Amino acid sequence: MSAHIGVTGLAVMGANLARNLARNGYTVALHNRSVARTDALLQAHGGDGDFVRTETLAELVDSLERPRRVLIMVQAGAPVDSVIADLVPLLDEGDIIIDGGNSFYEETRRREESLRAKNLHFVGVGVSGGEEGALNGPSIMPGGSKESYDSLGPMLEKISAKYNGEPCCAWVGTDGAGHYVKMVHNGIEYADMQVIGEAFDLMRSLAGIEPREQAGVFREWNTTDLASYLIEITSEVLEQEDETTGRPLVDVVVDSAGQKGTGRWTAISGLEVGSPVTAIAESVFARSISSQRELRAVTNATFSAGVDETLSATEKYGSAEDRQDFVEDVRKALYASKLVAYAQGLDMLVAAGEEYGWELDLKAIASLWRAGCIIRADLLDTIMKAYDAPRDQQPKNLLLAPEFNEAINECLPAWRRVVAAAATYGVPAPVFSSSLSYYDSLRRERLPAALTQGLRDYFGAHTYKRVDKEGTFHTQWSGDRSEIDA
Ligand SMILES: NC(=O)C1=CN([C@@H]2O[C@H](COP(=O)(O)OP(=O)(O)OC[C@H]3O[C@@H](n4cnc5c(N)ncnc54)[C@H](OP(=O)(O)O)[C@@H]3O)[C@@H](O)[C@H]2O)C=CC1
Ligand SMILES: O=C(CO)[C@H](O)[C@H](O)COP(=O)(O)O
Repeated sequence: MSAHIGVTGLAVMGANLARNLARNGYTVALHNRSVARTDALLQAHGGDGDFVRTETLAELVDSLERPRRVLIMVQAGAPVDSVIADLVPLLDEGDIIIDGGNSFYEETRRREESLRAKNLHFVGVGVSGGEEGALNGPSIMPGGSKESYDSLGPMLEKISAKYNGEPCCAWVGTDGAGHYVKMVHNGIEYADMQVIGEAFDLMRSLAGIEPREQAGVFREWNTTDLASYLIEITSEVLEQEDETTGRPLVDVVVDSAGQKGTGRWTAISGLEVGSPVTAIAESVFARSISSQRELRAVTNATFSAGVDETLSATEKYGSAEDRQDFVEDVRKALYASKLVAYAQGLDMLVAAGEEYGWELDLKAIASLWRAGCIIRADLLDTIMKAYDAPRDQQPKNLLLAPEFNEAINECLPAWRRVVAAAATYGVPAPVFSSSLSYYDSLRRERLPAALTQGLRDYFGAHTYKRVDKEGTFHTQWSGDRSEIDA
């Protein structure tokens, strides 16, 4: 029996994707560097469908129908290159290597170019949804050649998540486009989680609402325009009790957030393509600060907040009613900041599309994120509607779409109050506040960048433009300070 597809790398994601493929009627050849993982999968879930057990990559390749499709699900980075190097001599023209891990898009571009020269297809595929999504239907963002999608697309669409019956899988663009879109998805995921964390911290620190009670608040919020997977699971994490101590789990977990790289890459790429992804970058930095535990131990004992930190929640917010108002303010600040994160992520997709020659369709990308992935949220339907127009008629920024502009206006007073309260009482809210600054920066008619230009011209003769005439100018700062054409 020839297998339809081979999967190499059977850890969390590979094993569950293999099972998903098998459950959908495909015969799946299995391979893992250490055979024990292959056998463990077969023993536990061999009944899911038709599997072919293999011990070597040569056996894996031999078991496949043509064109061969090999899905690599190993750790991102050097292991992917190593598996590709082992696979290439075993494959023939037209065969397809698929990398479904979180690979860096520049590496995907390099790998695609080098394999294209060998007449092999290389498809970088963004997969989101974690363990559960991989098994029951992830959001899938494939790149690579359009031709390879003709062969691969039906299979990927079949195993993907469905939203109102539509697959959350579509070809997004050539070479590294799939991994780029997944990277931006993860950047938004970082910001989304950070704003949830900021809301939690503010409600606890300023209004005295403890984790178990907050679980109810988040559950309630999940019935509003914030409805999303991350809000839903926040209530579950917050109500989880630690078995050993009986305390909320969130109080016994070390407050250092890990990161595997995709958020950092998003921030770096934002800088490279000139797209100000401040919410995403601040979220990455927030994880970095959280990991500076030694420094934090010293500064915690040394730095003062400059305010009376012994004030109780009641002293800060008065009556329970005031605290209810504060909770509603925080909800609005969270929603507005979340919109900024999406707006920035989508903006950077446009900038990257221009940089790398990808025709990224924002409406289609929003549709892929509606189910199966970590950032799935009700608001993605509205985002799709906002981009339901030819490119030249689409809003230049998500926040300009009438429905979101209105929503931001509705949230603004609350957003400002929350950022002010955070600053007043010394609670860090880097994404709430930087998102508000981003909004205000876009909104302002004049920015202090004019002064920056003046300073650059003063110390480095970097020149400037004028608002009232064409040309490039320089003031002779060290001479008579007259202006000359530069
Ligand atoms: N976990 C998640 O929720 C998500 C993960 N991803 C991405 O999917 C990919 C797979 O993730 P995950 O399933 O968590 O697995 P891991 O990233 O933990 O990788 C483990 C797998 O890689 C294999 N491996 C490591 N080094 C090599 C090597 N040099 N040669 C061959 N095989 C090697 C391991 O084999 P062995 O068993 O022999 O050690 C094992 O099968 C990663 O890129 C990850 O970032 C994407 C979305 C969600
Ligand atoms: O891709 C994912 C979800 O979409 C993975 O879970 C990824 O590991 C998340 O990133 P990080 O580990 O840096 O938080």
